[in-house]
Amino acid sequence: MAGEVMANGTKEKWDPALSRLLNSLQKANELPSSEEELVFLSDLLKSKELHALVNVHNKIISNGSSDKFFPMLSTSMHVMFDVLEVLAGKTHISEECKELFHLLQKPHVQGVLCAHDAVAQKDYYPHLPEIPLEVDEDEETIKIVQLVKSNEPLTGAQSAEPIVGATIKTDETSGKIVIARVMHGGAADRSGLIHVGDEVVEVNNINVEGKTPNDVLSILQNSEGTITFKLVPTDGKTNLRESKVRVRAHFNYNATTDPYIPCKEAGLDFVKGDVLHIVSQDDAYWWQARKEGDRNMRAGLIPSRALQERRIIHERTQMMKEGNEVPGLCSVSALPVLSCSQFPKSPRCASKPKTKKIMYETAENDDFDREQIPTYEEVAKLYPRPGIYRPLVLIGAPGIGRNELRRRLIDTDPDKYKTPIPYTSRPIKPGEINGKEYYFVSREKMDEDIAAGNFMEYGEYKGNLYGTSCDSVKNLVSNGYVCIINPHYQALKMLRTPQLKPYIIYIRPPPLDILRDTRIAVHARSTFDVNNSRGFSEEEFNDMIRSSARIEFLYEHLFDEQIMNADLAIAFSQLLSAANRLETEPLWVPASWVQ
Ligand SMILES: Nc1ncnc2c1ncn2[C@@H]1O[C@H](COP(=O)(O)OP(=O)(O)OP(=O)(O)O)[C@@H](O)[C@H]1O
Repeated sequence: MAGEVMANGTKEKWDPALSRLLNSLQKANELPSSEEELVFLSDLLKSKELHALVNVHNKIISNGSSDKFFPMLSTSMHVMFDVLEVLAGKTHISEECKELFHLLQKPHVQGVLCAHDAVAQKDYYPHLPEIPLEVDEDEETIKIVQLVKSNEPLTGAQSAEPIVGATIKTDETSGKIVIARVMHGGAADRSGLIHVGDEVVEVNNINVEGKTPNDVLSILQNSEGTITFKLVPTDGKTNLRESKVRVRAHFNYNATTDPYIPCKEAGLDFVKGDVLHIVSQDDAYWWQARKEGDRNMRAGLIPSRALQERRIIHERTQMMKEGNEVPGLCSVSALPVLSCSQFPKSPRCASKPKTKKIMYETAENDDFDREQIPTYEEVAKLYPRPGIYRPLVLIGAPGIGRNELRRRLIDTDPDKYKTPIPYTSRPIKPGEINGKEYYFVSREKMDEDIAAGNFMEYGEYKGNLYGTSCDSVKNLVSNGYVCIINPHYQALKMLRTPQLKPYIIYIRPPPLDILRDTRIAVHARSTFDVNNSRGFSEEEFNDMIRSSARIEFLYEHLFDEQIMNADLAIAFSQLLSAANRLETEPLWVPASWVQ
């Protein structure tokens, strides 16, 4: 049956190698295999699917060796991402830019490019495990590694001298000097020859048996140029493959002031809000990371999530034991009347006098909002989607200027920026139109919807309920508007969902004197006054600062951006750029939103 077999009744040209295998299998009765195994193998070799796969494979191989087809490049995926970055800020230039930008994000286009790269890189050969060499058990393998001395760390537990991008320690059981950690991207890692657990036998021909890590460090310190290590490789090879995890840091970190870091020179400093690429989580306490976008190849040490959580809990317990106030957790009495928030007006009724409503009756007890201890949040990039805009959410202390900023943004383009129309159980007045300034509904219906959790915020004023529903935000988004809202900060918990993907901007107060001066200069009206008939009092300015401190403590980890509202024109221009950025740039969001 040379080269031909019957498959499903059709006579097809069969791959000769497959046919030979099948032939030899039929002659293999003497093999010590069960009937069942032989039938299975024979069926597999005859199957159409395998035949098709082998054909595709053969075609790729034969085309790959022909001069007619050769790849122009083997990293088209990288090029595509570069093009996307460039296009992201330029989609407004022309329709073609916009179309290309959206086309390149389509999964099938990306799939084709990915397959192209795999073929170009000849990444279709099966990866078989290496065949173990016969090793004489008594013979110890030694490897000799030469590295050029640089300013990268190789340190012991105590002192530190930057040398090759690895740390050493004394192994607790054997007492030998071993490699404790290899920094991603450092010289040791790049050499591919030094692994965690390798035993250091000699450094520059000096035997290190019985020496301490510090002794080894002084040998290194005194050597110039090339350093030669004689190492006994560890049995279990550690996998130094880079992870792809990106996180946003919710705390500041400074390695030089951290008494516990095993090697200060290897530490990576960062501040709140930085996005970090976590390249290794092999160590339960010390992760290795690079700052996103940082071209520095070597990774640095940062505390792991578990370690940082422990530290924060420890710090808080200490503070409480010492009778100190933990910021934001014990200061309820110091707050301004949190339950007082001006009810969100529709922009169309901006000229009406403001009304004070009681919102969030539970607001004074928001100490439990900080359910988890914010350390790192896993993030991923979200590309702007045509016609679907993330809602803009302005958060801040009462009176800080959120209504003013929202109103100004809507005024720039009322057909684009919209704020949801609130609901009320108040009876409709003559001249009012349902759905214009309010949706008028019965008290029973509103009670029901509040109980069902359909309102992101609500409150009662003079016996009537007022509230903004989550659905009205969703409707604006799905109708292609940029929804802008300035809810009470407690609404963040309901709003920050993968469905709504809000962009949260915190409106921060300037220092007290500037807050006071800027407001007095323009005779700003106090939002704490029911009639809006007077300026802010000194106590109210103080309340704004106190309330802001509390909001920051409780919710800072949820803010995408902060704008200080000192000079109104500057604050507004920052808001406008944020709104434009949202439409054009890929931005970091919780990783779960893009999965
Ligand atoms: N940067 C600023 N400089 C001067 N006045 C300002 C500034 N920002 C806001 N104001 C004024 O302060 C007053 C209160 O602002 P606004 O009504 O926007 O506060 P709010 O944050 O919406 O308050 P609330 O949440 O209590 O409703 C308004 O008269 C507004 O014009």
